[in-house]
Amino acid sequence: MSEAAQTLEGWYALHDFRMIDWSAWKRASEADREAALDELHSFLSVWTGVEERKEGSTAFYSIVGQKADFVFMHLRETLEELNELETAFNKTRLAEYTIPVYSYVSIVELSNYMAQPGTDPMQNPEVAARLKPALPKSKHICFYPMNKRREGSDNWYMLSMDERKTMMRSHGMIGRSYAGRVKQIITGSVGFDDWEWGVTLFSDDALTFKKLVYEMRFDEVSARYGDFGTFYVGNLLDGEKFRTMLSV
Ligand code: VOV
Repeated sequence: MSEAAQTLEGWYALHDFRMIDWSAWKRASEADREAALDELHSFLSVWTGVEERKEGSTAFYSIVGQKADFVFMHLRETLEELNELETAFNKTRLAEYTIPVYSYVSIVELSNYMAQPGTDPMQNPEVAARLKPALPKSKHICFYPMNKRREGSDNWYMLSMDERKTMMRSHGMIGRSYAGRVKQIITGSVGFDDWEWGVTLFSDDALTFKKLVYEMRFDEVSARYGDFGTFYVGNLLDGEKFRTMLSV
């Protein structure tokens, strides 16, 4: 049996993708639409408070294309909190005009492939900050789920720790060359959702997602062992931008 990688976990994550029911929204009265948007505003300020108290973080982005219209990415201390959050939103007026189209449950994860032997990573403030991150307010988001392949001679889970470490080092080097341009949040979802990881990228330049993901495709760990799900890409929202987006 190969040695399992050790993982460190931080906040639980829920990516909640919604579509707008435009016909219902247009049929609603002006007063109902206003009430729905006001209620969303109060949710957004509650979530800002959570972030200020460092008890979690929420990202709010539109999604381009027909897969969804917007996404909330919530990070919280427990799975119960995520559940409460989701249910509270489902009870809002705005939720009556949305259709849930996709969700992803995972937890912020760091693995020990790059760890310095003999050190306690939890004593490293950088590690602690990466496990419980304030999500960036970058202009763009990109999300997709992925697996490491387990097929015939291309089985990631049968490789030795050393082989995996070598490949992850090369992966990390490519990633690092995008430092300052892309922020990645890797969330583990084995046992939680249909894929093994969620990849969430943030950048002020959407084209950087394409460049980074393409460059990684040529790197062995992605070229040989990466299997990918559906990609979602979009633009930063806030209460005001959402109001504009929904104005009819
Ligand atoms: C800014 C880009 C960037 C950077 C710097 C970066 C670095 C690193 C490091 C140093 C490490 C290992 C230690 C840790 O931190 O866990 C990882 C780990 C991981 N990555 Fe990564 N990654 C990036 C970006 C990045 C992307 C774009 C993808 C998607 C791959 C693609 O082809 O589309 C990805 C995937 C992953 C995964 C699934 C893991 C966990 C693998 C496992 O088997 O456990 N990642 N990653």
